[in-house]
Amino acid sequence: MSRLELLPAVDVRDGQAVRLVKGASGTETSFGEPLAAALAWQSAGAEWLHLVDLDAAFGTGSNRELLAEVTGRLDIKVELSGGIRDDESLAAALATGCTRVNLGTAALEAPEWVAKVIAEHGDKIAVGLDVVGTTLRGRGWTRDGGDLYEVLARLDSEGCARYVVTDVNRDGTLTGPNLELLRNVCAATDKPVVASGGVSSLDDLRAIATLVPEGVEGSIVGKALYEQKFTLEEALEAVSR
Ligand SMILES: O=C(O)c1ccccc1N[C@@H]1O[C@H](COP(=O)(O)O)[C@@H](O)[C@H]1O
Repeated sequence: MSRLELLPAVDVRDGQAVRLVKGASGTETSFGEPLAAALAWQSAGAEWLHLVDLDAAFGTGSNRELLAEVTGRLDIKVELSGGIRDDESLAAALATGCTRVNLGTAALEAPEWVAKVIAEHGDKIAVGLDVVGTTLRGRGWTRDGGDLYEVLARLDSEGCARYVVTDVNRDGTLTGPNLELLRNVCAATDKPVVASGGVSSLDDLRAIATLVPEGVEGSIVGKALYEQKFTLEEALEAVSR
């Protein structure tokens, strides 16, 4: 059986690595230079980085050059996210050499374009299903964007390769992952699921790892690492068995 992949997160706002609470603009805690954070996770053994342009997601600006620099300096796989909503932003994201991109708002507001890029780029495209209850959220998680299971069925029928499932109300709260949501999404799709939101402890990661047979492939880890609830080395060890 595969082990759970871990994706430390570097979310960038105004050039700084930050963590938000429930994705709300204005709740930022800064953790310094994004490149330093990314290199630290790589040195600690990360195989993946989840790298987010929050300004692009919120529509308040762009950290595109900085994210391209960070991606270019890493040897590990990068999942790039935030503000990838059209041909131009997708081309720029893919040109960084990232392993895959994660689309959020576009999957809700530009379904035809998303179907096209899924057909063109296959598993280089993941879709972020960012939910409150079973309602999807877009535009920096500020706007409702439809029903989770309806959108999932549509994306599945278009061949979407992978989903990044975030419980918005758990994100940045250290209150534990929404295992029921993950189970329900895995039951609704055969495609791999990356869990996001709420991880606070090694036991949370072990609990997510029990869902690998159901289809959970990985877990994003953010605040718990930055607030030193555990080290990345400990997390990798915890999910290695
Ligand atoms: O990661 C966050 O904390 C976050 C908070 C608020 C909005 C977005 C956030 N993250 C990532 O951005 C994409 C969505 O970006 P877009 O809608 O495609 O522009 C989302 O899936 C998260 O990966």
